[in-house]
Amino acid sequence: MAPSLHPLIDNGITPGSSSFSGGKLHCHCASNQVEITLDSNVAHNHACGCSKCWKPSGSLFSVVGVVPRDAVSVTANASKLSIVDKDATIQRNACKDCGVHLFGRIEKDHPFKGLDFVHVELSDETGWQEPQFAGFVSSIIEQGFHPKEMDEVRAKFKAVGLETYDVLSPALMDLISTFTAQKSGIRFANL
Ligand SMILES: N[C@@H](CCC(=O)N[C@@H](CSCO)C(=O)NCC(=O)O)C(=O)O
Ligand SMILES: [Zn+2]
Ligand SMILES: [Zn+2]
Repeated sequence: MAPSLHPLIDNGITPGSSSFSGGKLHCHCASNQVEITLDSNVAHNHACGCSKCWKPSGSLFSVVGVVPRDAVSVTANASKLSIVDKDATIQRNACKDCGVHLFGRIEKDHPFKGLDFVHVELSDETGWQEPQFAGFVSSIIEQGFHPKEMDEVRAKFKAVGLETYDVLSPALMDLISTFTAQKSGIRFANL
C-alpha cells in the first residue's frame, strides 16, 4: 500500500471557508485533553516534511499553518504542555502525555515572529484553510524515506493540486529574504 502523505491530503483536498473564524484544538489524550482556542482561521497552511513538525502516526507529512499569536489561548490543561526543543526557532508546545504538538511559537527575531504554528486536524470543526502547498519535501529522506520513491510522493501532491518545494513556497521564501535584506540595512521602495 502506498504510504499516507497525510489524512487531510490522501483522498483529495477539501476547500476551507473564507468566513470561518477559528475553533478549538485538542490533543489526543483520552481524558484531560489540552485544549487550545484559536480566534482566527489559519494562513499559509501547508504540508511539511521536516523532522520537527508533529505528524499523525503513519503519515509522511505534517499539515501546519499559522495564526497570530494573540489569537491563541490555552483553554484547558495547560499544565500538560512542555516545549519540545527550547533551542529551536519554533518552540513547539507538546502534550507531555500524548506527544501531540498544540502550538509552536517564535520568540526570537524572525520574519514569522508573532505567528504561532498549529495543526488544524486537531479540531473537530470544518472550514479551516486547506493546505496550499507542500514544503520540505526532500526532508523526508532524512527520516528514512527511500530516495527512489520521491517521484511518487511529488506526483501524489501534484495529483491533488499541491505544488511541492524542498524548502517553503516562493512567497514565503521571498518574505524571509526580504526580512534578511532589511535586517542588513537594505531598504526597498514601494514595498
Ligand atoms: N531538513 C530539516 C529541516 C527543518 C526545518 O528547517 N524546518 C522548517 C519548517 S517547519 C514548518 O514549516 C523550519 O522553519 N524549522 C524551524 C524550527 O523547526 O524551529 C529537518 O527535516 O529537520
Ligand atoms: Zn495529550
Ligand atoms: Zn516542519
